[in-house]
Amino acid sequence: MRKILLISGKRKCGKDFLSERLQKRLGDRALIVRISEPIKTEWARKLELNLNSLLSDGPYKEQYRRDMIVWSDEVRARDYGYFCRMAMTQAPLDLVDVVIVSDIRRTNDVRWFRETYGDDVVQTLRLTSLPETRKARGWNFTAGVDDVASECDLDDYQFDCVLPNDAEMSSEQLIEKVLKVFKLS
Ligand SMILES: Nc1ncnc2c1ncn2[C@@H]1O[C@H](COP(=O)(O)OP(=O)(O)OP(=O)(O)O)[C@@H](O)[C@H]1O
Repeated sequence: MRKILLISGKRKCGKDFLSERLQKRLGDRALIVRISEPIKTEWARKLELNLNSLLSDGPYKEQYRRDMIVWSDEVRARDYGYFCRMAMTQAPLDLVDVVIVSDIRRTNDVRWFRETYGDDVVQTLRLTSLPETRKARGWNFTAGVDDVASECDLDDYQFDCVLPNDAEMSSEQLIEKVLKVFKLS
């Protein structure tokens, strides 16, 4: 593994979209790691314990996303690298040059990657999209989701590169820019 590209951005700014296009472009040389995967897996396991209350109680069900944030924050408070470590441990890192982490949300996520793999390997990209672009992609402001640390912790972080993902730039141009800036091709 030569490089780890950490991708951050608000909901519906296109993190997954860019990660998948980038991975396709790089082919076998790259893989995508999602920190949310071990979070969702563990949460689902937890939910089975509470499945009855989840099924019988409407509000409990609707709180799913918020509850998952609260719970994962509790785990992070004890061990900030917990989910990053799990996600990376499950990935076949030896087989690729580039690891694309598609959902960086915390300063502590970046900290963990830098401490574990070093500043020469880890690079950071912030994607931005206008609120109207995000709305057109299905985003609606949700209290407890859009105004908490999981969404705002990296707002003031100094990324290696910040790129807009709105209609002005085609997805092909965006990919070319990322490949060039991070010297991936
Ligand atoms: N440049 C683009 N051109 C066309 N469609 C795009 C572009 N960027 C994003 N989209 C679309 O917008 C939607 C939201 O993008 P995506 O799921 O990648 O966002 P995200 O940042 O990963 O969101 P979340 O944080 O909620 O998971 C998807 O349907 C995606 O295909």
